Amino acid sequence: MTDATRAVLVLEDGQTFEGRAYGATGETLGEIVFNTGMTGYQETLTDPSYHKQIVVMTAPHIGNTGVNDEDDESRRYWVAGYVVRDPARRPSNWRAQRSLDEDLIAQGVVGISGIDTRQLTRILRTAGVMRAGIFSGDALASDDALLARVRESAQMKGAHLADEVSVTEPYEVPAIGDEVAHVVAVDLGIKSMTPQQMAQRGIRVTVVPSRMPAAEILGMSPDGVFFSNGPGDPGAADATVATLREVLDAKVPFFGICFGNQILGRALGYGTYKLAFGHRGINQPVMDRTTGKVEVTAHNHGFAVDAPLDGESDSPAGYGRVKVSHVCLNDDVVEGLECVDIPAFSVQYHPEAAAGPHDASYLFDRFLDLMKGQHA
Ligand SMILES: NC(=O)CC[C@H](N)C(=O)O
Repeated sequence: MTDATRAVLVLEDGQTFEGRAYGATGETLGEIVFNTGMTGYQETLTDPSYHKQIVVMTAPHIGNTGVNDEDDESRRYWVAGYVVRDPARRPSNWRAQRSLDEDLIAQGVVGISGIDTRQLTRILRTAGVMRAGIFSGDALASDDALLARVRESAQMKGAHLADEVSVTEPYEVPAIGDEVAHVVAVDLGIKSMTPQQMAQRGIRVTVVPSRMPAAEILGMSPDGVFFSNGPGDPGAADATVATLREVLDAKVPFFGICFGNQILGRALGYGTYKLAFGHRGINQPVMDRTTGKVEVTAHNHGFAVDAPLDGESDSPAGYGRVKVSHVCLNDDVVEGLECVDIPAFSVQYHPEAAAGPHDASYLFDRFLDLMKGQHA
């Protein structure tokens, strides 16, 4: 391989992988994580929760269906880097408008291909996720120099990132058909399918910046408030937790997804912790403990809420009784919270399902019911 096509992936623990430059060339640093989705790479690349993460795709062949203008989950690609085994040489799909390579280059995403992603995933599953770097072109240097670059890069633990991905100005997503409710959705890294799912149920959604004060949110007199998914460590999001407490105090119905679930957990007084390698994929089994039904669900989280699994516990922050409503059947991680005494609930996974199965879309109906119940 010539230096023009050579790329190196360096893990924080000193292991290196040789591959080919894929997408943009240069240097990128981030937390390396694996995603097990067999489909949905476009949704993954545009999910703001992947900000500052290098994503390894365990599906060996990536790019087959190209990219189109409809499947983006946000306004740009967010992944810090992209690791694949075997990129498609040409896309083949009636919806394809461009090749993935073209988009990765246009969006400046530094990637590497030709990597044994199975071996790499087994390393991350055993050792846990860690910092890493992809280097190609002018960024290539001695192994020691590259490892030093990785080891001086930022950790995900303690990272406050939601403000970096959030919009700076509010925007509206109109209800489809008759408007039955109005929700203020706080954009901590929101995916576009989320307001879309609400709009389909007649909800008008005002998406607002992550830093909007509670008084301004409540000043819009919404029927409900929503906190989105997003990147970073929920343990570093004190201001967002404080905002949510004011919303809960006002007894406005609340729904949160992923980061929003972690923020609700913290607002209720529980801790959050970092998982060894997290959940990222589109076929994770979750049990709804109210109905006993198992859903196959989309996930992207590296942190989780630490709340008592069984029965009802008293919110340490004084918000009454709380139930862990959903649990992951792979590892018993908390996947949902439901308040008994205030109108608030949340899930750690992705009912908006982009990419992923639609098993959990009933949660948007539950949010609507909660809002209607408040009016009854
Ligand atoms: N998708 C998300 O909202 C992720 C939440 C958080 N950044 C985590 O990794 O757990």
